[in-house]
Amino acid sequence: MSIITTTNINLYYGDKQAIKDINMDIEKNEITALIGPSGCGKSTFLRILNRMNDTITNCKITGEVIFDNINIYDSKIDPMLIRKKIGMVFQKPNPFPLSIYDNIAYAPKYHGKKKGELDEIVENSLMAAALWDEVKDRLNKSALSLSGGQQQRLCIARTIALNPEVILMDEATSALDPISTYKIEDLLNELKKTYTVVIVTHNMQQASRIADKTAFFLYGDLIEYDLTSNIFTNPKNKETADYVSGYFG
Ligand SMILES: Nc1ncnc2c1ncn2[C@@H]1O[C@H](COP(=O)(O)OP(=O)(O)OP(=O)(O)O)[C@@H](O)[C@H]1O
Repeated sequence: MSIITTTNINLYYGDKQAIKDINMDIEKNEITALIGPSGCGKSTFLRILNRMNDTITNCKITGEVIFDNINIYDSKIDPMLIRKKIGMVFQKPNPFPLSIYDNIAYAPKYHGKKKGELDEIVENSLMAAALWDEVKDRLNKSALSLSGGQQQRLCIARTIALNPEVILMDEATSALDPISTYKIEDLLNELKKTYTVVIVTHNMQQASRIADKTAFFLYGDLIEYDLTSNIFTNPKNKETADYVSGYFG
């Protein structure tokens, strides 16, 4: 069952078209990977899915993104609400310069949660992000004292704390060492039981290890979108075949 459907999505930065007429169904409780050479529009497309491009001046989007039976680009929709339901984790871990506890509690507190509820949200979110055991005895210490991999799991926990349905990750392991990367890949395999995950990655092994479906982008076009095993072992398109076998990119 699909959770997000994009219909004829185009995006322009000023005169330059960065995303070209993309129709794509993102399946619920799966990991979808977006791959393609630098500048092909992966991050732009990811940001379309939770209205993150809204903040960019001179950026125009046409088409529809249907999530939970609504078009998230409808003028009546509050983008903040969309970003709560469709959370995002960025390339570089970006914890707030606050305690571990406050990093998680910050947004739920803003949304009106009280102390008892916050304790529960903090514990559950850290457990879900596979970080609880490592930090439960130092929740009041600065988040900046954590390693890069722990900080990234904290950022995932911070997203989970808002009870999203979808988690978008833009090259979220590219700044991490291999062990931290594997931990996050393991974590994503757990998280997809509850959430839907969409990742942008330059790491083809990563896409083939964890993604159920993979989408190959080139110059703003969606060239091929299929089961990950087909994309990597039996692509239909020559450009996909060239890219996954390392001929360009
Ligand atoms: N804020 C912006 N203003 C103008 N052009 C932009 C902006 N962001 C991206 N672009 C352009 O849009 C195109 C797609 O960029 P995007 O970052 O989505 O590609 P990408 O595939 O994610 O690249 P990378 O793998 O290098 O991160 C590129 O040509 C880029 O220069």
